[in-house]
Amino acid sequence: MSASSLFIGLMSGTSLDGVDGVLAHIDAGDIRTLGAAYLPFSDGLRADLMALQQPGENEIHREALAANALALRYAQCVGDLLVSTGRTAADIRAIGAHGQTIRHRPELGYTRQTGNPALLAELAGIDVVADFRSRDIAGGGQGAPLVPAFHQAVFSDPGECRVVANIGGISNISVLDPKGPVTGFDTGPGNLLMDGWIARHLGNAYDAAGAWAASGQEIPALLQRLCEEPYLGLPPPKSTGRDLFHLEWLDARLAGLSAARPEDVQATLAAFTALTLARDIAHHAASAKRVFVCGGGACNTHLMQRLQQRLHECGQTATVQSTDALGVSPNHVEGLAFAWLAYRQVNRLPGNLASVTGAAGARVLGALYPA
Ligand SMILES: Nc1ncnc2c1ncn2[C@@H]1O[C@H](COP(=O)(O)OP(=O)(O)OP(=O)(O)O)[C@@H](O)[C@H]1O
Ligand SMILES: CC(=O)N[C@H]1[C@@H]2OC[C@@H](O2)[C@@H](O)[C@@H]1O[C@H](C)C(=O)O
Repeated sequence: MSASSLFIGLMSGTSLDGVDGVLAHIDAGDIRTLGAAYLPFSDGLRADLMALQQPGENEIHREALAANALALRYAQCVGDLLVSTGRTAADIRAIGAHGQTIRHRPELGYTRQTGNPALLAELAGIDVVADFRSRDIAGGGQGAPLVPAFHQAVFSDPGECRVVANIGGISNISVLDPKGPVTGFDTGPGNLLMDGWIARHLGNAYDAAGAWAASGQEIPALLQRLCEEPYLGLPPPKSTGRDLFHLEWLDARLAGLSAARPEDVQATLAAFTALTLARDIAHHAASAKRVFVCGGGACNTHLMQRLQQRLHECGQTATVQSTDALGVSPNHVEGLAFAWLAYRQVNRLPGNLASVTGAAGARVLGALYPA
């Protein structure tokens, strides 16, 4: 196996839980996971990154310090991957490091993923590719979602229309229809409102298997208010994040419903994630027979059941499975995608799909920080 075919992908997404790392063998015809690692953020780093999601005092300085701390965490994840796979830094062609999104404003022409890739290159002794989204935005695109191109490369089938649904902090879908160009967009919240709500009421980081949501009853009036969010009715291309969806957004819609039991609100948030996904799948992928879920939401049994139920209510007969059914663990998909995007960058191949992001054309994504 050639050393130049080994790539590491590092993803820390909108859930702000930690970093997912994947070490993979990638060349033109072969994309294979060789190892994976997950490192949670310390409470301090998580709090610092969370605070940077909103404008605040002295944020340039705070961002620089958080970027350094994140680079250290990324480097630890790389170290864990090398040890667990028996590789050394010299074996790895490049790292694709997503960084942490702290602002995403494509309508204003910018997005920011913090993380100090220069420090990561220094610490890891491996070429680092970072800042994957800016070039797509410079080309008039949304800069997100980027994973549909990767989903096409690994999950598409010439004989079947498939949907890949990533349920992370935010949810996004890829429609892989052999009869047309790949499409995809962010559908709205994934887990981030449920995470925030259970943290506020029970102090848990997330609702394990959706058990708390399953103990509650959906509140139709609240669900309707949540569904009135204008973003949901916008046509693609579109992308979103914590800039729009956060607990204050939820609080504004809870006004006048203060008697609602917390578990009923959680049930409604799960219903909201499932319903928005189901509506978009039914509308944009009517002929899909299977929906493959990745991201942490695949571990939420209650949410997966609600998604299946809502799809049927929307007249969609597709069955819901995790990407395990296609041979890739749902927890590895995004890390593997950023390893693949690094492979594309060092080979000067485009990483975006204009049909998804709305960019003027195909672009080589990311900036290279040599080891
Ligand atoms: N066992 C579980 N039960 C329920 N939910 C889970 C479980 N494990 C993980 N999750 C959910 O998945 C989330 C993490 O998912 P993931 O790592 O895919 O998000 P992310 O990559 O940060 O987000 P994004 O894709 O939006 O960038 C957790 O915050 C939690 O809500
Ligand atoms: C700006 C940003 O970080 N967007 C993320 C986020 O998390 C999920 C969804 O919103 C998606 O658009 C994107 O991440 C994945 C990896 C993507 O670009 O495809």
